[in-house]
Amino acid sequence: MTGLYTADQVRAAEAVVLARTPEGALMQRAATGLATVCLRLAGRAVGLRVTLLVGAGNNGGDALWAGAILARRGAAVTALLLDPDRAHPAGLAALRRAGARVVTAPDAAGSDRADLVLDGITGIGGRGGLRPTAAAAVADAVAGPGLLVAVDVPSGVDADTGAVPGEAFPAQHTVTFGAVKPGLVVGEGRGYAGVVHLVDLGLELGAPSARRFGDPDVAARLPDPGAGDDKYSRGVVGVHAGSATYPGAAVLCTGAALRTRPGLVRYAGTAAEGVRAAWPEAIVTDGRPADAGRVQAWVVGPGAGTDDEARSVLAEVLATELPVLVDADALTLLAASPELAHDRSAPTVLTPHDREFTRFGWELGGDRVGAARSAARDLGVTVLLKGDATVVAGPDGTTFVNGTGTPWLATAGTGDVLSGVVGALLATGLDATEAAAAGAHLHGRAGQLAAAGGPLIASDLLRHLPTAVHLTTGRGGGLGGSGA
Ligand SMILES: NC(=O)C1=CN([C@@H]2O[C@H](COP(=O)(O)OP(=O)(O)OC[C@H]3O[C@@H](n4cnc5c(N)ncnc54)[C@H](O)[C@@H]3O)[C@@H](O)[C@H]2O)[C@@H](O)CC1
Ligand SMILES: [K+]
Repeated sequence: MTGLYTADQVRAAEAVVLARTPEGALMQRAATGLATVCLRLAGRAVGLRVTLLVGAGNNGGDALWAGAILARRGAAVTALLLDPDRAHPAGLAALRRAGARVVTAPDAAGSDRADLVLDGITGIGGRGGLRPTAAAAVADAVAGPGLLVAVDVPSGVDADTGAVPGEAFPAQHTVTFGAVKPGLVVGEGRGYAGVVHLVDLGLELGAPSARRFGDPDVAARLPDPGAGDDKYSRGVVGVHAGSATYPGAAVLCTGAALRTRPGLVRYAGTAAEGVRAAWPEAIVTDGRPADAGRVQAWVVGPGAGTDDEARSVLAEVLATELPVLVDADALTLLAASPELAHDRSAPTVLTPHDREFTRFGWELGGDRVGAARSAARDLGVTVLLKGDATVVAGPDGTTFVNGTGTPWLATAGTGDVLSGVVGALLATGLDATEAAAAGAHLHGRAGQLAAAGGPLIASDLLRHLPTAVHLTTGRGGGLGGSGA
């Protein structure tokens, strides 16, 4: 599990260490870690051509100290000072002592022949997009041949939210200090951070602002069947999805539920015939949810329409004391009647994409974590906001940012698969917010496995769900086993 910490949280933890260590010691730790990663990425020091883009704060200080280390190891280092009067004095002195060049004219920075460009313009103290001179220096670096490495945070990216309000440094690697900041893994910022390397500063960090599951975290939440288990004890999920004319969503959603937990899946709806043909393992009725038999969680909505009948099914399911996942058409209905989700005794999970999200009247700016959190609080539900990095927020503020997936998942039917996966996890009794986060992780991993063979279609995900986390954790058993 990776904890994500905001700039304020990192500063508070840094203050404790700063108070009990000699001046500059923390920056030395940061710069040494940064130089070490740079040397690993470049594969050599002697003759390495390095350009430093140096801003006015401590982020520039890190770059200068790391540049001094690289210069002492034989690299040819040029530092471009974007705010010469305010460049970190001790870092600048160290760089000069190490024999590096210091310039103030952007065209003397050497970006056109650099092997490595270090972005030390702004870190967690940056506000807004890059100012014009910095933006021009970044454009030169991007046009040049060098590997683009951001110091702590790509300049121009909001460390807390991932918002990119203007120009920013498009890093191939980001070397971040003390803790991973949310802006490196969510929203637009994720696309600017590249590969994130964490340098440990020995900070004592409290509870993170958000979390990201790894494969072992998800595997640990998928209990293997015990000797005393039967199909009923392992979680029974009900699916209401699809229609007689369009059974696809029902087939995908039911298949995903089957492939996630091989307990029992019940289907109720007008796509019964299609579901029965595709999945003989499911128990199928063409009636309403009440006719389906006992379940421990419901998935409602994918491809199910928005007519009066669909609305009455949604109301029926939300009136139960069971966890309910609301997706797709059911989100459209719920956005028009949000009171249906109020005062439920059991968890409700909403899985909107951006358009479905804004239908509820919730605003969606550059801060996707903040938006999902306030929506979850507003309605007292868990919100899984789909995206490049899916965000999951619970009604109590618990937040996850997903770290798996591939752009190939942006194709028809993958949302129906996600609903089936999360619904099945809800039926196992997993906490609703964790079920949503674990489901997003599994879905993304399955997508990565499926995309390894080229472009994927949603059905491909079903084949890969059983091994999605077990391949990397080495744990056998738990998932899958039934179905085609
Ligand atoms: N506190 C510490 O001892 C440590 C801090 N560290 C580094 O210090 C950084 C934070 O340093 P600071 O608080 O000095 O802040 P930054 O260096 O991140 O940025 C603040 C400076 O950048 C300027 N600035 C803000 N927005 C700008 C923009 N859009 N375009 C151009 N310039 C802009 C400000 O005027 C200010 O001078 C961290 O990100 C990290 O790199 C690390 O060395 C670890 C230890
Ligand atoms: K930076």
